[in-house]
Amino acid sequence: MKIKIAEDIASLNKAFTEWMKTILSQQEEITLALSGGSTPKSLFDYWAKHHATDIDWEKIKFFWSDERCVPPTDNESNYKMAKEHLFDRIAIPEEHIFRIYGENDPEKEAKRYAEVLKREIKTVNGIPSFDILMLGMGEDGHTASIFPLQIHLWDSEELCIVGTHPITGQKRISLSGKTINAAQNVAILVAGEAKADKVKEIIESKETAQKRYPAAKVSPTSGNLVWFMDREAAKKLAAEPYSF
Ligand SMILES: O=C1O[C@H](COP(=O)(O)O)[C@@H](O)[C@H](O)[C@H]1O
Repeated sequence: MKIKIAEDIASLNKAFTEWMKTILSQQEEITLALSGGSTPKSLFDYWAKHHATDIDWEKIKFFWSDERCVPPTDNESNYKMAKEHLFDRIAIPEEHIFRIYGENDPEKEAKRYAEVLKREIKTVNGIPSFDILMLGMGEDGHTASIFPLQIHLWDSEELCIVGTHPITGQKRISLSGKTINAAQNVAILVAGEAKADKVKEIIESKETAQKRYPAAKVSPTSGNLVWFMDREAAKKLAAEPYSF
């Protein structure tokens, strides 16, 4: 695991992009799973503004780590956010976008998306293995759409599961821990002071945190995990032995 601490969200976006470009430069094409939330929104804006032409977007096939069970036109939709902040602003072939159908019956859609992953993504030991998997972490320690109260879903045998938001009751479709930890390269992007307590617990008390927070269970078998965080999210870490 590596930890990269950026001064601010702009530097975080830059650091993640450089990391992604290195992986892109080594492969003919890559599969990339996006996440939703505020941190990726800022990243997508950054890409659209500064990297619309210097990244070969056609080399990338886009998937999602999770989706809210709403239509693609709903403001809650992770797909809608990516479309408005990225896809509408750069050249990406429509057939390279593999969205989760949040408007469908959740259980059926989780099964359908698992089939999409099996068909479109190379497998390692029978499990689809994304080249790059982007994750966020909620203030409660959730990642993708596996929430602390449903941490058992992490260990599902399925590739995709149906979670439920603990406050709103909104259904969500999410990659399971099995799929997340099979990815070749995983990046967790966290920004803001509100995440600082969980960041400290997860980084400094990993064993305890793994029993409580899905984000603490991210540990790809490839060993390639990078936490990209801004200084605010990192501010409660006891020491800072990490390079940027
Ligand atoms: O609900 C979600 O939240 C997490 C974290 O998002 P952020 O706004 O705190 O950056 C995100 O990773 C997930 O994809 C999304 O559905």
